[in-house]
Amino acid sequence: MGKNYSLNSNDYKLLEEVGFGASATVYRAIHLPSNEVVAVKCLDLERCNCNLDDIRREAQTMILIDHPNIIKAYCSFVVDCNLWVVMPFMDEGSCLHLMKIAYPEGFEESAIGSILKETLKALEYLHHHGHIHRDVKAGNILMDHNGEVKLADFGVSAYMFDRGDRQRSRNTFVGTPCWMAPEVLQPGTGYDFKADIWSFGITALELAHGHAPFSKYPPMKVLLMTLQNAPPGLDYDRDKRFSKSFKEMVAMCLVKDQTKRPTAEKLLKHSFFKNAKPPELSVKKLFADLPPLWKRVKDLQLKDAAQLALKKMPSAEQEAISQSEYQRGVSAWNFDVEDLKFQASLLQEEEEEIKEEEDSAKLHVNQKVTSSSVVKPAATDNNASRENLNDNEVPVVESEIKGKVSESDLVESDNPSRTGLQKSGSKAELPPPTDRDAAQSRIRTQMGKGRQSQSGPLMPGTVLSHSLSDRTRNLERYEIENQQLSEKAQQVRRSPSLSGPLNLPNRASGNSLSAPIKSSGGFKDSLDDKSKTNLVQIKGRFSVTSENVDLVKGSSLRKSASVGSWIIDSRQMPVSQSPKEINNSNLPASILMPHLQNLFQQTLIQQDLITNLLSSLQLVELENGPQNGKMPPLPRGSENNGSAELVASERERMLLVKISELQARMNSLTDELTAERAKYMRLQQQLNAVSGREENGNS
Ligand SMILES: Nc1ncnc2c1ncn2[C@@H]1O[C@H](COP(=O)(O)OP(=O)(O)OP(=O)(O)O)[C@@H](O)[C@H]1O
Repeated sequence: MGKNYSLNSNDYKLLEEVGFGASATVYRAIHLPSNEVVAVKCLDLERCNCNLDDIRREAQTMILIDHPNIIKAYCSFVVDCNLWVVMPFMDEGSCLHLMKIAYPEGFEESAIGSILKETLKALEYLHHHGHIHRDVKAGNILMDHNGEVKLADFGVSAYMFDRGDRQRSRNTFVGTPCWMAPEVLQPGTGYDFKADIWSFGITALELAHGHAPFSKYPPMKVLLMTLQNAPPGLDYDRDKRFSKSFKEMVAMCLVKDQTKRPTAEKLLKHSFFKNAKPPELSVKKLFADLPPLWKRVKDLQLKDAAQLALKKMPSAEQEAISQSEYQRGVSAWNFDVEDLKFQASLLQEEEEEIKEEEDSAKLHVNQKVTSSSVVKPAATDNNASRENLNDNEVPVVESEIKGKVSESDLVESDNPSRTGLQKSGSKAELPPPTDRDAAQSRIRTQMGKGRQSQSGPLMPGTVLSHSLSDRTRNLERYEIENQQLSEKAQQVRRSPSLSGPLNLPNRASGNSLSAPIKSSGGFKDSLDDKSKTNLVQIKGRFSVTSENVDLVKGSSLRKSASVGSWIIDSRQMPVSQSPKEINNSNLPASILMPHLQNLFQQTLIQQDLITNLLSSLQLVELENGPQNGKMPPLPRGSENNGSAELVASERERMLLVKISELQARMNSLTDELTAERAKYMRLQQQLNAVSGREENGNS
């Protein structure tokens, strides 16, 4: 436990919301006894769906972590259904947040170098102590006004993960898809701290471009792309503004074979980091002229809401919300492997039926979105309070920035009713919410009401509701109100469309609280086959047809069983027009040409086929003729001359029959060949005629 930080929620006054994630909301807060500004992360334990004692124990570990580049917890304690984690307040927020507000195209290289170097030092420390962070990303790299950089979101989740036998048995893997290493996406292969190096490489790209690679795709697609595509990287042409050394460093991290990735320790020796500037020189200047963090958070929320309101189409709304999850970098997309398998196995089945169901589910979700957050953003008292809170900005005073409490905060803190110092749960005693204590009352309301369980297949509506923003909280409330309808919708199994938001089966955990170090999913064997078949097969039932497979399927190429060479299946060729039709049509040569070329190609291939068949027939006959024809063996001795003559003539007769059969087959094949040749000649004439006409027309 931190030395001076009490375990009593009444000693903390929650101020503005400064961040939110999958399962937690983070507040700027005052530790009243010391007047120090701190951050309080309120983790919703019901959302986490995990054992309280475990979480408490793991939170204690977070307290033991001691590194200048890692956010340390001062203390943690449980308040009703929430775990409060008290930690230093990083007043410039996360890199992701900063990029969204002021650097949508990413940071300049010198800032990136400093940020990454500090992050890498944190990883080196964690790995050295046997921890894997598992959620390295710009959203978890925090900065303060001095340019200090700290990796956040480690403690609870990571240590839980280390001990996660329970989660292991759940056969799930957790993380934020775009940042997840290929081996993490293939439970059964096992992964280690090198997974963090991959995520670190992705984070480097995120800082360079303002977003992670593949971030525009839905999770299922990201999963497939990570497994199948070449690793992402900095492009030597497109990313001209970045140095060779930066590009090289990223490439070293993003190697699919985890054993070939460098350790954090080794990577720190790379020239890119050797030349990195101290963060106070390159990072500090990033925040110059920016409003305080809580103002930025509010602006961003309003911007998100406005963007959403602009989207009219139901699908677009869903896309946008799903998209914003990525853009916000929310973690803990919790893939239930079994469910993924099941969903994937349904990919090609009942597509029409599924589509109808999707449409109705979308409609349902859309109705909720429209009627709750977008159209009526301040539908409840709670929300009204939040609006008020946001509208009345707390003036920024130097003392707050430096970690001390402003005078106004102290004045308010004298009044326990205004500071929310009552024991939690005494909602009735609270005066009407004021701007300042709105956050606190909101927390208590959340604690009291008991959240809807998030376990089970997650429908888009549930995905929409998991963030803790105003908008999505409203959605969640609507979901509870419409639970019956939602449950009905949740019974509908939906295919994991590769072009839309994935139905995440379980979105329960807060930042990876339920992740195994090695899932027992056991994808590996079948995945190994994927190069052969272009089919991502994950243990039988999980059979995902990739785009590559579609290509192969769609192509008219197939393996010839008889001749052993690739042939074109004419049944799959474009339907060709007859010469007559070609003659009669006034189609231009540009349209006819492909048809004629196809026919030409077909003819050539058929010719080849016939020739091959003929030669292989002749060979076979020569080699196996006597045995296959079951001709009687020639007599050995001269004792049975009479019968020997009989046998010889019989044999001669059979040979003659065989020869005539072969001749007949050869004749028919030759006829076919001649016919094909004639057809080919005709087609060529047609082609010449059409080209001639075309040329005449043009001249
Ligand atoms: N100590 C802090 N000081 C300032 N802001 C913070 C602090 N800790 C977290 N935040 C802000 O709150 C956001 C969410 O916090 P955090 O990532 O810990 O929550 P989470 O539920 O675990 O989220 P995630 O979805 O990333 O797992 C961060 O992205 C950051 O912007």
